[in-house]
Amino acid sequence: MPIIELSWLTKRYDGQTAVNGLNLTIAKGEIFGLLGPNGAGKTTTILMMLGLTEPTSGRARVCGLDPTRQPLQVKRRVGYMPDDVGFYEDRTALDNLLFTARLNRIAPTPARKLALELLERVGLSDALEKKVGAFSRGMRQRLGIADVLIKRPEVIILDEPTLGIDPEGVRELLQLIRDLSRLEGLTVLLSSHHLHQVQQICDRVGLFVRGELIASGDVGSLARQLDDDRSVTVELEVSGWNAALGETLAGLEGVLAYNGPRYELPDGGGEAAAGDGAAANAEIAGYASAGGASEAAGATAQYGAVRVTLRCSRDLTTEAAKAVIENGADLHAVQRKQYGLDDIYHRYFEGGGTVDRNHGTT
Ligand SMILES: Nc1ncnc2c1ncn2[C@@H]1O[C@H](COP(=O)(O)OP(=O)(O)OP(=O)(O)O)[C@@H](O)[C@H]1O
Repeated sequence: MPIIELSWLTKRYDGQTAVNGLNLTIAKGEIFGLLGPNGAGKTTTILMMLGLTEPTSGRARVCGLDPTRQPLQVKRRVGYMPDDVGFYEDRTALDNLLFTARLNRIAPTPARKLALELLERVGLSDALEKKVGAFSRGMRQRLGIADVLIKRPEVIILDEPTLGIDPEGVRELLQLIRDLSRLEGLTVLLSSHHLHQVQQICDRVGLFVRGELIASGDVGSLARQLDDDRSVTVELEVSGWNAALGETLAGLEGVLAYNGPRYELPDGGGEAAAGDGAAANAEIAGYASAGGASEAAGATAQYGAVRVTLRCSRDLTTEAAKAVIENGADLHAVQRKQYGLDDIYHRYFEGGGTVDRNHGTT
């Protein structure tokens, strides 16, 4: 049963479309990442879900409620943490939480118990009597999480929750968010530009561009869409490089493109190039020196090993490894390239406009 359902949700401001025909379903307990460049429509979407701005057309259902007609009920069930949380600076962390509890009509005794529990949960027990004005950015964010949790929401929406926090603080915060989802069934919507963090924590992500959700799914399925020509990229790290190995690898059946050290053809026919010898069907992108300083960025791996990338029509990981070993060279690493959210993001947002919307599993 979905906890959030957006159907053809659209928002226009003075003729400018901020969100255009958004369809999205989020299940209870899911951690969903909203990604996209500035101005893509993420905040507008969140505001419509919270009932803080009315859609021009389309419909939102949050916890079974219509945010436009039942904004107060929605706000009771949904906690929103903006990127810059506002607190009473001259009051303590505990007082701030008790104040939010009062606003949410929680009686003083249970409110105090809950506030103390939450401060413990977010690692601020030692600072509960400290004034928030003296808090670090990381402490404020953790207090922000406690603040949205005090009303026991079903959904929390976090805008850039890890902004300005040190790596250890980020790790703790991400762990906390994951626990809230896994152990307590809380649904989490996360808007962030930190792709690595989003990748670590989100079950699914949605990519927004110019008001449209151009793709959504788990990182694995989005990554598979990058192999839209069904090619597979195999990366190798080899030492003891020699020209014969270059020729063998480029010539493996199924290699569409070779990117590695330049090699000479054995018949003295000059440098390898597309159409030459065994590599007749492969694109060759060679660089001059096999080891030492190389002109090709990233071409030289550690320990004097060289890096070779093969784009293949099928998975040639085993064949490529075998070729290196049979050649007598040393194989340091071989892997089928796994695309990360960075690759996906750059392809979608910087590749510009070549996205097939039907690929999205909204
Ligand atoms: N109140 C408003 N009045 C007019 N235009 C607005 C208003 N709010 C947002 N917009 C416009 O709608 C578009 C989407 O903005 P939105 O804030 O939703 O993007 P965003 O993805 O959240 O960006 P960011 O990552 O910078 O927060 C932008 O072009 C923005 O200028």
